[in-house]
This record gives sequence, structure tokens and C-alpha cells, in this order.
Amino acid sequence: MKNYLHLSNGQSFEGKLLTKEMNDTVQGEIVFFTGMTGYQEVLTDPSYKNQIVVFTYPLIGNYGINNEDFESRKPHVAGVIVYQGDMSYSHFQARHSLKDYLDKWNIPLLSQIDTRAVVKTIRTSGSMEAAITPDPSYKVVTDYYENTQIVSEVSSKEITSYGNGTKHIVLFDFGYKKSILDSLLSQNCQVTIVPYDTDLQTIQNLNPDGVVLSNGPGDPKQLNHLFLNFKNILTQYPAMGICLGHQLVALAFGGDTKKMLFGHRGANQPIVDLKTKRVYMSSQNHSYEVSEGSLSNTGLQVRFRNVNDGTVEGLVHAELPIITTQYHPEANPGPVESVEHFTDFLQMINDYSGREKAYA
Ligand SMILES: NC(=O)CC[C@H](N)C(=O)O
Repeated sequence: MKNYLHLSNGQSFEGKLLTKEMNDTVQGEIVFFTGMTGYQEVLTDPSYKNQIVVFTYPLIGNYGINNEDFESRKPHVAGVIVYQGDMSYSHFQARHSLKDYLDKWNIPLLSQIDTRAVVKTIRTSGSMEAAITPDPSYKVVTDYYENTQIVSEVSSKEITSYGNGTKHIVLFDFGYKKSILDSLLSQNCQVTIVPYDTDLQTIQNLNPDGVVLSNGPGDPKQLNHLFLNFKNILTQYPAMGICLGHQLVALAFGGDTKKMLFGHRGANQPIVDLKTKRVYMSSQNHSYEVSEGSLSNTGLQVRFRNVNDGTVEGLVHAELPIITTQYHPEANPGPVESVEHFTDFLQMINDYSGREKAYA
């Protein structure tokens, strides 16, 4: 079945649809992911909502879909572009093939696309709107992505609690990845997940030891009506921000963010910790970055930096117990060394409560 990938710059690519025939055109922002593995995590990470993902590794789907690697209950991507997809997966005793899984959720898997050519375009012209369609002459609508109240669509509507560990963490859900919850539970925490717009009073009633701001889709400035609320919470509790959560910490304290040309998506992004000089290989998925020049009056300092392009990859606050990472310390596809940031966060909480007692 012939289908097409159309980009908003007018370029078109013809491919073969592996999933069932489409009734409608699917449109989204086109981005590329460079990891060799981790496609199941990518598909089910809510941060990818409304995006069409191009996988640069040429063989995708070879270990099927399993029970362990889900980051949420369903896939959030708008469409999937591969060179070769849905390989044999029987050795892995996978429950579903990639094709069956995407079919179940009506998400197109378009193969035999020259992914190198698409990625070269994105790297030169930036991520842009794109469409997967049976229509050879479809014209891509260009203001489709930015207008959505995207975080409210993926955030929990209710407060839920997991685990019964010794430290109580509130996890703000902007579209959290399950690995963040799992990482906190494995640090012996009780975790309460709250909707993205939960106010200070509700957090105070929950009486947490610390707060984590999760990852999530879209432009962080779409949440500007909540920045003051976040600032009030961040000045009262030890906090960790991950990806969108990191960007929101910067914005809450008066910093700024901007859209990158094509972002970082993959499992091998080198990060240097400016304090320890240690380099981490990190998993990433973001289109926006914190503008370094905007941090001067925020109390925030750059702690982590991307070795490839020098962009800000994480912050600490000069006085408050706050640590943030633009990358994903909870991620599993590939390197796992940055998981120790969760241990550091718990240590920060312990130090903080020790300090509170000393002044009591
Ligand atoms: N994974 C994330 O949290 C992504 C954050 C934000 N939506 C960005 O693209 O930069």
C-alpha cells in the first residue's frame, strides 16, 4: 500500500504502510530519534504526543512489544517513520509485534522511507509539521501543533498514591513516564501523583518531603498561568525537575526557554556534570532548552551541560534544595548511570530535613 510523508517545506517521500489502511491523514510535528533500541519507550512516552517520530536506526520492531517497557498505558506518537519495520521478534517471546500494537491504536507505521534524507532536512531546516497520508498531493497545515493545550490532555485528573516507603514524594504529572515513578519507588519512596495544575494548598495538605516535576509534551510556556504556583511550591520543598519539569523550574524563577532547531532525541547524548567533571551518557527527548543568558537573576546555576552543543542540561539553585535535568535519569534504553541522580535527590531531602531540625 503506497502512502506518503509530506513535510511542510514541500518535500514528499513515498513509502510502504505496514499498518492497516488509513481512513484519514495524520499530521504532527516531525522529529527524529537516534537510539538503536527503546522504540517502545518512545512510542509510549507522553512527551511525544502529537509528534511523528522518524527512527534513524534502520531496523525497528525486531524485539516486538513487551510487558516491561511501557512508559504509559498507550502510545502517544501521531505516526512512526522507519526504513525497515516490524522485523521478526519471535526469539523475544514478545506479546505483540510493533505493527499489531500500532494497528490497535490506529497509529500509522510508514516504512521504506529514506530516513537519512528526512533527518538531513530536519537538521538543516528544523523540526516542522508533517503528514502521513494516502493522498499524494496533501498540503500540510502549518500551525497545527503549537495551539494545543497538550499537557492537560495527558495529565492525570486525580490524585493517586503508590508505595509505602519512608520518604513521601509528590510527582507533578505533566505526562510522566512510568520509569520516573519506578525510580522513586526503588528509592524507597511513597509517591503521590498529582494533576499538572495542583495548587500549593493541596500540596501542603499532602505534606510531602519533596516534589518532582515530570517530563511532558509541548512548549513549557503554555503553562505560564501556573508559573507562580510552581515558584511557591519550589520555594517550600526540595525539588527535582526532569525535562519539561526542568524547563518549568527555570521559567518559574523568571528564566526563559526557547525552541531548538531540531532538539535532542536519543540514548547517547553526553552530559558533563560541571561540579564533578564526570561525563554521563544520557537519554533525551526534548525540543526546547533553557536559555542560559536568562538565568542571571533567578538564583539558578548551570550544573550539567551537553558536551556536543554546549546547551544547558541541568540546574541547581544557589540557596534552595533544587536540582533539575533536561535529560532523563530514569531512562532505560541504553545507559543507566544517571539513575544516581535520584539517590542524590533523596540525599538532598535528608540533608534538608536535618537542617530544618537544627534550626527548630
Ligand atoms: N521529554 C520532555 O519532557 C520534553 C519537554 C518539552 N516538551 C520539550 O520538547 O522540550
